Amino acid sequence: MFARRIVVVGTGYVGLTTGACLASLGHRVVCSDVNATKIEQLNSGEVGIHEPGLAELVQEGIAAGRLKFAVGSADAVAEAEVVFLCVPTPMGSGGAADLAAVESVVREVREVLPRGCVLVTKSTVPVGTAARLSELVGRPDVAAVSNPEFLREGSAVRDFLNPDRIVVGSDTQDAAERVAALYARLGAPTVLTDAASAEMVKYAANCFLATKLSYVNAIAELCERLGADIADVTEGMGYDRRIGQSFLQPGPGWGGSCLPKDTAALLQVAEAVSFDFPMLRATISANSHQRMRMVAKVREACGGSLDGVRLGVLGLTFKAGTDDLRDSPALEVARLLAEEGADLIAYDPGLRGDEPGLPASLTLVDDPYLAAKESAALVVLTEWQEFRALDWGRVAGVLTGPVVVDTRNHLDPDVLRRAGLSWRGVGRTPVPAM
Ligand SMILES: NC(=O)c1ccc[n+]([C@@H]2O[C@H](COP(=O)([O-])OP(=O)(O)OC[C@H]3O[C@@H](n4cnc5c(N)ncnc54)[C@H](O)[C@@H]3O)[C@@H](O)[C@H]2O)c1
Ligand SMILES: O=c1ccn([C@@H]2O[C@H](COP(=O)(O)OP(=O)(O)O[C@H]3O[C@H](CO)[C@@H](O)[C@H](O)[C@H]3O)[C@@H](O)[C@H]2O)c(=O)[nH]1
Repeated sequence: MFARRIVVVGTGYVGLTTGACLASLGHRVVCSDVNATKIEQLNSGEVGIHEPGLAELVQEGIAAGRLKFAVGSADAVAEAEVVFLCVPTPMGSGGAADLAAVESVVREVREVLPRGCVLVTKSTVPVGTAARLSELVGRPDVAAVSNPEFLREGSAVRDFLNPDRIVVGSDTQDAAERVAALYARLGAPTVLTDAASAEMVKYAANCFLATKLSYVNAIAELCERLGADIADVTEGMGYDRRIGQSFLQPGPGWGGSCLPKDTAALLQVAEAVSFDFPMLRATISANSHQRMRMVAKVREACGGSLDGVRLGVLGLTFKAGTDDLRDSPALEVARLLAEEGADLIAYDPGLRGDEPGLPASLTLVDDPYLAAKESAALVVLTEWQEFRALDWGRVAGVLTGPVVVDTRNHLDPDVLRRAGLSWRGVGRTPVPAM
């Protein structure tokens, strides 16, 4: 294997994982960022995000001399053979992906990229972006390549090093092959395409996953109305290998930093080419409905009104195993509960307590029993493993109302029943207290 000189621009979940993992594969990597404080911390081996194994890989990379960090990108790219763009592409106006950060990096580096360098977008970008960036760079010796990333937060390192597939697309095949070769040691199936198809794979995959979840959440609602049990239904569906067991867990709706913005962006792209996409619109609107439905469940469990009601909340991050609150359905449900007048006492093992943007009527505590104390009901919004192991007898002792609303079907209703608590989940028959 040839070790390559690589620059990764952006040191967030994707960029830092990419940089540290590529260094662990033997490449020489410089990770650059506009955030000087972040770079200072990284230089001393400190990783500010919660990703299992990432801090260790960063420290190993630094110690081996294969991983370095830099503020700004122009100097960093001076000797690069491959430059990965891993900067944010947030939801912009009308739902479109905002490419300002991507374009600003390209403007910053275009004149200083070494001859024959490959410019790779790992950020999620709309179809046509590689072609647009090629024009923006304006140099025939620099090829643009799309190499979408499929890692999940909370398992970023594991996903990066054990990918289901690697997708690399370019209108310059030789450049695509050079990028694919960086991953050769992973032995993953590799799909080589043109640039537009690689860009499309990312949106098609994320929107498919979102649609799968909206579908499951709708089936769960139907189960409630018809007296079926969603856990049995998804188990029965999932054994069909064409469906698969994963991504079938109902919840308060799907969220995070990717699925919401990527569904909105594909819808916007479709509209731009006059393609009506009612299926994707329904996927998105079903997700808003799901959040409202969880609020209605809590309201009903509390006797019809939430005004002045104290609620304990377990979990605010968009899923377990991350500290990320971006587009969190849990946080959105908490906001909606607060809007109806509830006072929220929340506990989340992933949060430190200094996170901005929490509702004013929400108090974050560092102990789940404090969240339950004197609350009229306990609402589980994120599926942290440790919630299962709580002393439910102790929880029952401090709650003023014996009700748990479990929007993730995460707890064992039988354990709660024996502890004297009633359980209400999603798509399953409620279980009254013993
Ligand atoms: N988070 C995920 O799970 C995930 C997975 C696959 C793909 N993606 C995509 O990857 C991209 C990055 O996502 P993320 O979650 O890693 O973002 P992030 O917000 O965690 O990190 C982005 C980093 O880029 C830096 N940055 C911003 N502008 C910059 C600039 N002009 N120059 C240098 N650095 C700059 C920021 O300071 C930050 O450190 C997005 O397009 C996203 O859709 C994300
Ligand atoms: O059975 C399930 C699985 C997930 N979720 C929810 O769906 C959302 C997204 O979860 P997940 O996909 O695990 O999170 P991300 O880390 O955002 O990863 C998604 O978005 C990334 C960014 O594009 C992609 O790289 C990944 O492949 C894609 O899974 C979260 O709110 C989860 O709680 C469910 O409700 N039920």
